Amino acid sequence: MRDRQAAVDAAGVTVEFSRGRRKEPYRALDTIDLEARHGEITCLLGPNGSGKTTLMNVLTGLLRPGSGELRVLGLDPVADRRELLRRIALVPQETSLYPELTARENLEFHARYYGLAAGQLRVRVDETLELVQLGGRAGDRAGTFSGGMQRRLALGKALMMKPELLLLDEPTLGVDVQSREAIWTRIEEVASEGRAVLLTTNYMEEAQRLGHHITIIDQGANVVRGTLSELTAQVPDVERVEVPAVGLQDVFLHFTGRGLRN
Ligand SMILES: Nc1ncnc2c1ncn2[C@@H]1O[C@H](COP(=O)(O)OP(=O)(O)OP(=O)(O)O)[C@@H](O)[C@H]1O
Repeated sequence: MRDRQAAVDAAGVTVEFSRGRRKEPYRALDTIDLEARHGEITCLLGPNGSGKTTLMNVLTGLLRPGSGELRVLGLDPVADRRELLRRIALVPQETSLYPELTARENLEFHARYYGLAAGQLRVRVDETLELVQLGGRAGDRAGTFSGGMQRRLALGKALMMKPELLLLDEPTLGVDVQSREAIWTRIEEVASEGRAVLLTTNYMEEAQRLGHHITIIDQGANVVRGTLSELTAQVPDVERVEVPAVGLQDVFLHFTGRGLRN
């Protein structure tokens, strides 16, 4: 039975892109089912081009599905988009920071845009800078930041307004292990506060570490859904890839430490 309280409740969602008058439209999503619950992290996995970003665009009301049922926080993402965008936050693959503004100015601009009262603004921005471990670089321009710092600032921007649903499109793409650990910890905190997180990733260890629920799609269609143990139970022993008890990540962190780099 589907969970009526789920933050994301999608059933049979289909999206087609037109390819001109002479060609059949391209079906990027084909009757997709997806659920993301409050207090949990749901990981959406799929090979390149499987439709993950298209699905994110549907959830934020940027794309209207051709068919299917969809509720995000109980709302219709297209019809109720204004309200939805006040209650969710999306961190896209390309971080949407202003490179000429400092880290602090980026957050202040965002907070003002979302109507945070002036009295709360300073405190909230300071808290957020500390949360993503950028307090010491608050006055530096975002354009001078490394990839990992930019990702942390983009995450901070999303977390600052305390969204009920956090959507992350490949949150740790190209960042070092230290920043990745910091980002993972923040994401886990969001879920432990009872909010919902839905993230796409191509990193299996990310889904393995974070995902309470995992949904795998391929060529726009559902392949399998469940908890990690439900999914691994479906793979025969002979197909299992052996993983050493101490992994390379442990070696890397042992020798380079957990301290964040610039
Ligand atoms: N606006 C568009 N017009 C036509 N086709 C599109 C459009 N947007 C996406 N597609 C196609 O839909 C399919 C799904 O693309 P999408 O970007 O959602 O995949 P993805 O799973 O996010 O891939 P990646 O892992 O590479 O980010 C691809 O074949 C893509 O070329």
